[in-house]
Amino acid sequence: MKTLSFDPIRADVAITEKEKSAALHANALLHNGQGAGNDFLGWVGLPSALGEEELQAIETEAARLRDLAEVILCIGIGGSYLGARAVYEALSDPFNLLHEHPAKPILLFAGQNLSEDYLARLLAAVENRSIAAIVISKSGTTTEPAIAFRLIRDEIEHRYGRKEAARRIVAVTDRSRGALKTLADREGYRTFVIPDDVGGRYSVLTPVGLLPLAAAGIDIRSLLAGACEMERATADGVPFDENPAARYAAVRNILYQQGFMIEILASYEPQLQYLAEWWKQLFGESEGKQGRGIFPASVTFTADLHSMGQYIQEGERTLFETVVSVAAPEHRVKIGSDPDNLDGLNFLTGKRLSEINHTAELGVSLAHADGGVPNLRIEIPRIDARSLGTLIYFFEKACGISGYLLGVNPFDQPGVEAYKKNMFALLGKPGYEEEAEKLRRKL
Ligand SMILES: O=P(O)(O)OC[C@H]1O[C@](O)(CO)[C@@H](O)[C@@H]1O
Repeated sequence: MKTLSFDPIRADVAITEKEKSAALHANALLHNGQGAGNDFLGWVGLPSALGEEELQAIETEAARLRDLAEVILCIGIGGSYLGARAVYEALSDPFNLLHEHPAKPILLFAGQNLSEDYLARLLAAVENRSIAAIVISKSGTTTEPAIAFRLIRDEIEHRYGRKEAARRIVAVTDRSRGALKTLADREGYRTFVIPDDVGGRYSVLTPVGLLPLAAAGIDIRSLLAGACEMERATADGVPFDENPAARYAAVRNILYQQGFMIEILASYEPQLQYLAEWWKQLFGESEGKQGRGIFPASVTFTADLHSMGQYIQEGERTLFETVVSVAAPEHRVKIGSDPDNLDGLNFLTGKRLSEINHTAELGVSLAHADGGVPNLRIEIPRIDARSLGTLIYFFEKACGISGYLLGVNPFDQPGVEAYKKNMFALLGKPGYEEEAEKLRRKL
């Protein structure tokens, strides 16, 4: 059974044979390792390559953390954070905390910002809860998670003592390098490895995403099964018309050539909001370089129809929209009848909310296409672990292909260093004195 389909429903794109073979060639490069950034292709065969032993190690550790803590603090940023958050938010009840018996453990995230108030409130909120931490950083030196970890580690050590802290802290990092690895070895933390050949934004199906998700009770085997299914569907040698990732990549590349510089990922399910955040990093860091690349943006409808809808309908005509559509909801809610009908909604009596939501989706797609916004559509059957695995691998594969079609290395992110250099210089980090002087002259 196919769990994902891609369809450029309302987009004026006739894909030529040349464009089809370019997309297939780009896909082949991901498999034969002859393209740029070929030392970061570990994610391509990852879902099917993940061994039983590693999976069991993750599940055992996850179960141990679940027994130990009511709240697990996940520390990381970018690719070391967004994948886990995307799947966790998609599969969790957003009102969990209001239930009499909330599902536990609760994952809370830190290290994805430098906000003093955020961290102070987080630490205050867990004051009377048993806590554990999963700290995730491939480089082991990223400032935001390193600062959050220093503060959270202090809290854990202060509360439980250093020996017990070593049972409550798990590090996911490089096999041998980086400050986090050194610290983990010194303190005796359990560690999981981020493979050398998997970059942060492609790492959700490694322990980076799998450990926190398993700790939250999410079925990571189904997530991987979905990813495996898409790995097969997009394998090298699959004809263009049957490879949804190649088709999506080809279509977005054609639209980019036509002047559509901004892609809006739209969803009608608020639980997919963080999936869009993950998608934005994936495509933004992979494609936005050398003065090129589609700018990835996102909206959650129908809420954003009442904020961004005006612009999308009538603003600059450089946008195209990719809708992640969910075929069936998990719950049933029907509209009742009202004898007074003061709100005039009796014409909807007996309809399910999902029917209205899907009709809104159709109406929006027609309106936006009429307004000059090409519409692409990705459909998944439901929001479950399997479909999310499928979707994740689909986007990863499409992103790799898109990057090669664009002519960039989709696996580096040199531009991210510029802000770090300035921040370190302004904060007085040793070794940045010359940079600091240059910056001061600009102030
Ligand atoms: O896992 P690390 O090394 O802390 O990096 C976190 C994130 O920072 C970046 O290196 C730059 O934003 C991302 O590519 C990565 O996902």
